[in-house]
Amino acid sequence: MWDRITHLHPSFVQNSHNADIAADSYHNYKRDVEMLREMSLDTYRFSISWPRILPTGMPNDINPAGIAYYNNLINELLKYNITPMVTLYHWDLPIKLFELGGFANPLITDWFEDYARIVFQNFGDRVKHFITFNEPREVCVLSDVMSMSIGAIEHSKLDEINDIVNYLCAKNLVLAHAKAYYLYEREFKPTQGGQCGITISVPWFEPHTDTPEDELAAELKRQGEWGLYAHPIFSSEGGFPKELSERIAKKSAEQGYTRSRLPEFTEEEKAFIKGSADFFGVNHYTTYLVSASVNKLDNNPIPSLADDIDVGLVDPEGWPQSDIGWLTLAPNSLHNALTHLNTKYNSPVFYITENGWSSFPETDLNDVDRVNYYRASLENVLDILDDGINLKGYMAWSLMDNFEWMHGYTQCFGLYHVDFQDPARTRTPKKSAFVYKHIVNNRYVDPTYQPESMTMTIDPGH
Ligand SMILES: C[C@H]1O[C@@H](Oc2ccc([N+](=O)[O-])cc2)[C@H](O)[C@@H](O)[C@H]1O
Repeated sequence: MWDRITHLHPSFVQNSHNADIAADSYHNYKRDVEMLREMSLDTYRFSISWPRILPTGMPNDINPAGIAYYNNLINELLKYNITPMVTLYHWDLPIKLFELGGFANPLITDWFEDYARIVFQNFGDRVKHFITFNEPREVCVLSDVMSMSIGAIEHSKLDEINDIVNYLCAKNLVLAHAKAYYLYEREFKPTQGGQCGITISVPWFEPHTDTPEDELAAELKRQGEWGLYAHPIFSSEGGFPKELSERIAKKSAEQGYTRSRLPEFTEEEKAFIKGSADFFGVNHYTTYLVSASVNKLDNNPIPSLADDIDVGLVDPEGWPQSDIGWLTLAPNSLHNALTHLNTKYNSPVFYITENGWSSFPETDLNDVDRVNYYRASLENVLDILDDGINLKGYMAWSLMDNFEWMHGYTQCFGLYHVDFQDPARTRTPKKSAFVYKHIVNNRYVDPTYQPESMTMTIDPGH
């Protein structure tokens, strides 16, 4: 799908960058594992590309070179006692499935189950942590320019179907997740003994003021942004969040629809989905300030999730801001998000599967802003653990600079710099890699630590 986007719609991506070669982990995976060893890390989260192993999307046509690549990577990780954590869907759909409607087509639940079976069969003897989906919200919300995952449409048509398709995608995606989860539980877990969860993007939504109106606005935003996906799986009652469902049903009726634009789950589906995860993967980057009155969508004529929630976001003052636009360093951000999720969803097992800081392409390896971000975030992690929250792991985003969707190579999240002008895609550690290594290996954030040199070595035993 991303080959289609980058080659047919080059203006969608900054500087018309494409992902044909990207960081070239296909050829550089041994160096990638070496970088993990240099930092003495014990886990690597990466995704399997559905089109790379099933080019048509269907299980009758397996690409042996794709399977071999992931086998090589997994074996290289295990050789050095690094645990692979594998995501099945990180936003790249086989083009045929895109054309058949992608996540708007209810058959996606079967297609995804068939794909999941191939992944479990081929890699589950060695991979013990599977994540079905990365960030359902970003897959489903078309008005977000990053999302292109709903098939049979090119972005000129998005506005016309926004009223229905966000919610249709939410329902189909959550069902697809549950089908893959039970497939694993039924056919693979008894012999392979691993775990299967889902990763949801959970920014913290803070009320702009402490008025009840802003409190409600923040809660509605939480329900619309992550509750739509988390509530059916992790809440005690199951199904979509109640207040939001009622609001969408009421709005739909006012707008002349004969049924709610949010397709509710049947009672059977609700029961099937509830509890369908061994862990809750959290991608957390930032905090937004939510208002019931400021910066709302004025007279928005098009029904949509944004219009259904109908709240505004207020620019924070005094928080450091990253070059990517949506990312700030807010006090206590990760701790606030995890504390809320822990209470709301009955203390599940958590993994923080992404957390990191972006900068405009940097040649200066002295990435002070990223260092500050990781120091603050990892202090939050220690607070979360002190609170007794069942957080089992933390993964930085990202090991290295990479193709950052519609930003192309203009936004860099890496602990390692990648030279995208160099055919070898040489990787070089930034200052943040040294600081990160120091923190995670000492389990202590020393605000004064400075690397003695910018040369990485592998510590004995790694
Ligand atoms: C930088 C990484 O971001 C992840 O996606 C998002 C998107 C939006 C937010 N947000 O808070 O608004 C957070 C994370 C994505 O999973 C990864 O691929 C990178 O793009």
